[in-house]
Amino acid sequence: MRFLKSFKYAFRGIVYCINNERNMRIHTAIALYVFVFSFFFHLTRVEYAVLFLTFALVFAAELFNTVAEELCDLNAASFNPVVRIVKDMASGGVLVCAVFSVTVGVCLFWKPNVFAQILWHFTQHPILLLLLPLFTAAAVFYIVLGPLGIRDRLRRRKNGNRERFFGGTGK
Ligand SMILES: Nc1ncnc2c1ncn2[C@@H]1O[C@H](COP(=O)(O)OP(=O)(O)OP(=O)(O)O)[C@@H](O)[C@H]1O
Repeated sequence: MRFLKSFKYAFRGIVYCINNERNMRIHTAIALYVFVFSFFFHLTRVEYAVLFLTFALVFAAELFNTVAEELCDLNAASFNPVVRIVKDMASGGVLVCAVFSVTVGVCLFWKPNVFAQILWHFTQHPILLLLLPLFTAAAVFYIVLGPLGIRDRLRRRKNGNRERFFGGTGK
């Protein structure tokens, strides 16, 4: 039971980071796109292992960066040189992982013939041409507003519609 609870707490930490850190949402959205498009590249098991390891590294770096930021903000409302260097190093850690993940991406996916195949695939399946901008718009909303921001907007819109319909007395 304790074991299952530790999963719950860990999951809560990940959700908090996604809800509060735009960079984490950027990482997760990019990872989803990369994963979906990776099917065009027929990667080997080892290449997929490298890809997942890279995702894990970037997500973990962002989580630890958020830990550092939260701890620093707990104790330093005003300027503090130690807080400054701790925060700088934590975000430096994320930058290192992000830069090297781009390098990994180039190594795995720099195959111009596959790019041409993807383009061809999209022209052959117009539904994909429709879905791509829809998913991209959803990804932009997810990144900019976050899950909580989207939920609040939907709630506000729902309440607004109810008020319009019931003349402002609906509960
Ligand atoms: N209390 C502080 N004292 C000194 N410097 C600070 C303090 N808070 C922030 N800084 C400096 O400002 C930079 C930005 O800090 P901030 O807390 O805004 O993080 P951030 O870069 O916005 O992180 P993220 O975008 O990941 O949330 C830090 O890297 C640090 O150099």
